[in-house]
Amino acid sequence: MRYAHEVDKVRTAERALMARLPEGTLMRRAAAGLAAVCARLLSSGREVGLGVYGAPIVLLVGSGDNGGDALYAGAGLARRGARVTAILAGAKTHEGGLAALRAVGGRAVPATDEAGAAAEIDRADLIVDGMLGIGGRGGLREPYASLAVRAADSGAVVVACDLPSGIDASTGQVDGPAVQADVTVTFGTYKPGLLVDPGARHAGVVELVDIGLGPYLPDPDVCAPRGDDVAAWLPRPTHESDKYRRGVVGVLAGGEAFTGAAVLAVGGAVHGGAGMVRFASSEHPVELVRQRWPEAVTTVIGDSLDQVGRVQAWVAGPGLGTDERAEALLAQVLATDLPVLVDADGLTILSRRRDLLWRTPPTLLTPHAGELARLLGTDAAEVEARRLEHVRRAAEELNATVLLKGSTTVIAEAERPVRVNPTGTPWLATAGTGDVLSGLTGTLLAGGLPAIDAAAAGAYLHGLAGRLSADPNGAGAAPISAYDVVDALPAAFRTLSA
Ligand SMILES: NC(=O)C1=CN([C@@H]2O[C@H](COP(=O)(O)OP(=O)(O)OC[C@H]3O[C@@H](n4cnc5c(N)ncnc54)[C@H](O)[C@@H]3O)[C@@H](O)[C@H]2O)[C@@H](O)CC1
Ligand SMILES: Nc1ncnc2c1ncn2[C@@H]1O[C@H](COP(=O)(O)OP(=O)(O)O)[C@@H](O)[C@H]1O
Ligand SMILES: [K+]
Repeated sequence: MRYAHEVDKVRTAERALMARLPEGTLMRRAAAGLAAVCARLLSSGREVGLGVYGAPIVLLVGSGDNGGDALYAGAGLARRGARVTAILAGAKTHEGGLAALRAVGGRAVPATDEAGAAAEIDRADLIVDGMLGIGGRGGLREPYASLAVRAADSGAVVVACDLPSGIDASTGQVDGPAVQADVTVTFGTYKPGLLVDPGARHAGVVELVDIGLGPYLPDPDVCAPRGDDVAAWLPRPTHESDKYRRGVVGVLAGGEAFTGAAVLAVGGAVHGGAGMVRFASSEHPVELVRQRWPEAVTTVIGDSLDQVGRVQAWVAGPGLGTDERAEALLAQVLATDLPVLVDADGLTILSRRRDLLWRTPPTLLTPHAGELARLLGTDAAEVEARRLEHVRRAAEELNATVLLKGSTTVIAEAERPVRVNPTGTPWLATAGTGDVLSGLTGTLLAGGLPAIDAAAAGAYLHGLAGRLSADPNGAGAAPISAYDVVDALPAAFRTLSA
């Protein structure tokens, strides 16, 4: 698991640790870690390849300690022969850092010398962004904003110090231009903004440098599971397993208008490891599901679920419609004492029937930004801009575990750190992939996973299946269909059993 803490918690922990150490120790640790990553990038051959000696390096230096880190790291690189120029962009500059750089032959130019600064940036092999760290507030002011744009256009490798300037450390919000980093070297703990879009998109590969903060950090605000976390949660069949013990998932999906959603959700469930999938719907979707998934046990229903047989969890909503019959069926599912995943049309129904959510067993909602906006009475752009805030609010207000889909999928449950999904690809943004996710995740619920683990494991495997189907051998990506994602699920599972 990668753990992330909001700014206030980082500051409190830093204060506690600093009180026990000689002054400047933390900054030296941070700078040493940053310099080591820069040296590795310069020497790797893959990124720049010329080594540290003689390499033209530019430091973009802001007025705070983030600039101090960059200056000390730059001094370390200059000591190894790099040609380091600091562009001083803040109203003041960290004095010790600047003196250290100058002492080993580094140069400094003020950002007010626009032509000089631009020329330095254009000839740099590597740029260290030390403009803003956790002290950044709101959109970048000048000259930071122009420097961020210039750095992005330069072709140099950009390494962000602690976090890319212009992203909000605690939320990932980006307001206007922000540094686009190839690598971010972050200190002590991850920051939520490095894991959640739009901030995460700006961070590139994130490397964590240990500065000894661990013992002083409280519970994280956000965490991102790794493959071994997911592997540990997944149920595996044993010699004692039978189809009932592995978990029977009920899928209530599809109607006369939308049939594909049902076929895809059942596909996600079948390939998600269900002992059995029971599919309940009207005649036409049942016919189609039978043709495509003979494994599923189907029941044609009217407006009651009585004939369906026992299940351990329900998936309700994909293609179900939003009329009175659909509402009555959803109400029946939510009246059971079983875990229920609600998606798509089911969520639209819930936005007018929030009372259905006042139940004790686990409820997992899987909205995209538009559906969540309807549930919360806001608009989708607001949700997209502040995904963490909205997913947390939804979990509190809706008495449910909430998985918010999109460019970074985030999962919230009351009083738990938000889980951020690290897999996925924008190629998943195609109709029907959400239905696959709901079938898959519902199966994990039926297999006995707690809602938050089922959601995190489902999102992880779904994102991996998306990547594997879009770009199976790393040779280049191609468009995928939702069916391709179903087909790639076994390969995604296999990566976790190695
Ligand atoms: N406190 C500590 O113990 C440590 C801090 N470290 C570094 O210190 C950083 C935090 O340093 P600071 O607290 O000095 O804060 P920053 O260096 O992140 O920025 C603070 C300065 O930026 C200005 N500013 C804020 N928002 C702006 C905007 N949108 N546009 C332009 N200017 C803006 C502020 O007025 C202030 O002068 C961390 O991110 C990390 O890099 C590391 O050295 C590790 C140890
Ligand atoms: N920009 C993106 N980057 C990565 N994944 C995305 C992006 N946009 C959407 N997705 C993923 O694609 C899937 C789309 O689901 P959804 O919006 O419910 O579509 P549908 O209802 O058509 O199935 C979700 O898993 C979501 O996380
Ligand atoms: K920075």
